[in-house]
Amino acid sequence: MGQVPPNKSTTPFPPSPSPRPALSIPHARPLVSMVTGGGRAESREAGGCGSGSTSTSTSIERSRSGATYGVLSHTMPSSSPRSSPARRAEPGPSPSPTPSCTAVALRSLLAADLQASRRLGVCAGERSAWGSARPLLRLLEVSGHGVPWLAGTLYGLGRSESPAGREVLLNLLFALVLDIVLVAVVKGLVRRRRPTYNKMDMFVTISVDKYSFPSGHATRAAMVCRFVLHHLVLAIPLRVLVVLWAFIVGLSRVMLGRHNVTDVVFGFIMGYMQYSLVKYFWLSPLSAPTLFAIWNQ
Ligand SMILES: CC(C)=CCC/C(C)=C/CC/C(C)=C/CC/C(C)=C/COP(=O)(O)O
Repeated sequence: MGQVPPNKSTTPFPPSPSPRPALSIPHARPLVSMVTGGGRAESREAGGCGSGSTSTSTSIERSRSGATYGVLSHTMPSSSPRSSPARRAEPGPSPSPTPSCTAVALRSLLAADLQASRRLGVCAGERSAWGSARPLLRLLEVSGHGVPWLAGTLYGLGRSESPAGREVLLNLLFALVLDIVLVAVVKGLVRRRRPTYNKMDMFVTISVDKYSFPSGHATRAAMVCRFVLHHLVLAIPLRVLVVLWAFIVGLSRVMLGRHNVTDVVFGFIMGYMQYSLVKYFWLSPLSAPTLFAIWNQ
């Protein structure tokens, strides 16, 4: 028995869940139980990652509730002396390689991610546990959206009379556009679907926004947060508020059911690094004289 591919996607993420398990193996249990400590037997049976004595067939499975992905593992001897000739003559695919430790770790992370995200998605619908808080979280969604940030920056640019203020706003505009482009590229490459329980009632989206990795709100919030802290002189309570806002925007993505936790965590990291890019390519009258000459005309 060879490896049963969990899906045909070349991306590291599983596709939207099918109502039935990908593979039914009587003695297999989801990896989630291994993660939570309930699957010592399975773990041992699978020979552990990287051991080569057995060939292990692994498949990612979603539970019927759709809440978790686990890994089904079962083993077969790679060359058994007790095999009957008829059995030996059976044609079959070549033994699948034992999954690497990285693959096992990644699958465990994904399983834990899906489980945690489902639990945190308490505002995913009006009837969810915290459904009444959904309108408030949707307001937060707008506060971290690209359209108000772009519109506000353009408005500020039009009104600004100081060259220093214009320079900062021009760079913020560049940062916001860069963010939309980079997030679209990564979403298009990774193509991770949004959680199935997400209601597609999002405020203004573009085509790649059907994908969820990384969270565009998280990248924007982290990048804008760093940008504001570097370029605005703010009292400490306001600085704390800015950081809190960024964090809550990210958390609200999971609570609304828009994203899994890893989308948001990666989004924060990506947004943080995006600001470093903006700082590196900072537009100034020295680095981009033509742009500023046109602008100041
Ligand atoms: C406002 C002005 C002057 C121009 C707007 C131009 C425009 C339509 C830009 C696109 C902005 C946009 C739709 C960004 C995407 C924001 C979004 C829905 C991100 C997805 O976030 P996620 O956290 O769900 O990944």
